[in-house]
Amino acid sequence: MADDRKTSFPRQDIRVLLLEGISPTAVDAFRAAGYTQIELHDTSLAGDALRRAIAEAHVVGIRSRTHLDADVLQHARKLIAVGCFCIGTNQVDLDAAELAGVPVFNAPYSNTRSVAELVIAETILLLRGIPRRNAECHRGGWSKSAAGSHEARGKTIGIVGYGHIGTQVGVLAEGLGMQVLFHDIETKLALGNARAAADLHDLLSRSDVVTLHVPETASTQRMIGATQLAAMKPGAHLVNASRGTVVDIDALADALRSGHVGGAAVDVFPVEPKGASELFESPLRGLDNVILTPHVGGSTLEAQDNIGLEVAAKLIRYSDNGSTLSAVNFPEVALPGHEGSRRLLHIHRNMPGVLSQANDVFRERGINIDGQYLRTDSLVGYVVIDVTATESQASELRGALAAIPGTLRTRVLY
Ligand SMILES: NC(=O)C1=CN([C@@H]2O[C@H](COP(=O)(O)OP(=O)(O)OC[C@H]3O[C@@H](n4cnc5c(N)ncnc54)[C@H](O)[C@@H]3O)[C@@H](O)[C@H]2O)C=CC1
Ligand SMILES: O=C(O)CCC(=O)C(=O)O
Repeated sequence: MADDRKTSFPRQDIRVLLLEGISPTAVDAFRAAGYTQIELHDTSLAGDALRRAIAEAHVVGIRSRTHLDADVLQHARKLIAVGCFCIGTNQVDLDAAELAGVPVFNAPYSNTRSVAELVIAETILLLRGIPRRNAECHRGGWSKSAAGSHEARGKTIGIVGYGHIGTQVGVLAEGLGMQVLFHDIETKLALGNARAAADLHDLLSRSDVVTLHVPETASTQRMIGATQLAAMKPGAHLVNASRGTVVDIDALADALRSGHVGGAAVDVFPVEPKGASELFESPLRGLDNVILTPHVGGSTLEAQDNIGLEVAAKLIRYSDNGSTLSAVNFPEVALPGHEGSRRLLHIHRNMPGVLSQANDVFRERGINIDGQYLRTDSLVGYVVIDVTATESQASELRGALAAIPGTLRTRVLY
């Protein structure tokens, strides 16, 4: 049986699978670039349905709900690239993808502003006690009182994770006259009048609103649990639009019921429904002092349209040109055009001797190399070789490269 991992395709034979309602801007970008085989799904896929669909795809686009673990990637025999049409890439086993020779791309900034705007809106609503008042009015209540209702001006917002989103939140909060404190594991340039807290505990104990903007990593798993919630000022509020695993949700429910945490706005959950047909279960349901949103921090039309364009452009560039610039799991190679040359891609395990064997393939056949580009990381090496060769010579060269021990994938670009 032919090994699909080592086969080349012209553009019109490349199958693009887009899940989770990715913006039509991405579809338009693929079509404009000559890709005609595009399969669209409004929801994510899981289990056997995902394995079946991915087995036939060369390029896959997902958002945050589709999990590409090592087992699913094992079934992706034809896959050449993955696009996460979002910021987070924790839903993909990045090492497994790299070892399958598959670069993963994302959109690191396109929904940053959307998340920051939602967080600021929620900060104001929480400080005013609006979630509870809204719930009471829906039940026919009319509790017209200033009790527990505060202006944002002069209050302190504590930002955990002072990266792209965290800094945007800080800038917008200062515009409201808030004091900005932040905590990050890296040393960060403070924007405006923002100040670094001494540590997480210091931030928690001084903030009226704590907002989380860390990625999902081993160090952020349940970083806000019962101890950290107890360290917050009595009546302070918590916003989580980062990842559900960052907060111990049962401990948060307890702290909200006791009133120690005054209110919360939560957009992300340890377990999220795969789609609209699945019931949303959470210990936070039914609590009047909580704003619940279905992971829509980055879901504005502006953000989604921009993400569609950005990630599709990265996938198309890799597919057409081989450039891995800004891939999140792969050696980055920025490549010029290859007009007049045939471009061969060779992705291999990073081990001694592979490059010299690759060069032998050309030397033994008397084929001159027009250009060569190489980058490695601890797991893989990515070498791109431009040659003057006929189509059949290129195909034969690719076969010889594919036979080198340690080869993960090879491709000829058209
Ligand atoms: N709710 C939603 O729809 C969205 C959620 N997100 C989530 O927001 C996260 C943050 O996004 P960006 O700001 O763009 O990421 P970023 O990478 O620019 O910033 C993350 C910051 O967190 C810091 N950090 C990492 N581990 C930490 C720890 N243990 N303690 C303190 N700081 C730590 C990093 O040093 C970095 O400065 C994403 O990883 C994603 O999970 C992103 C977009 C939309
Ligand atoms: O829009 C999505 O599906 C996910 C947004 C998000 O969480 C991200 O960009 O990391």
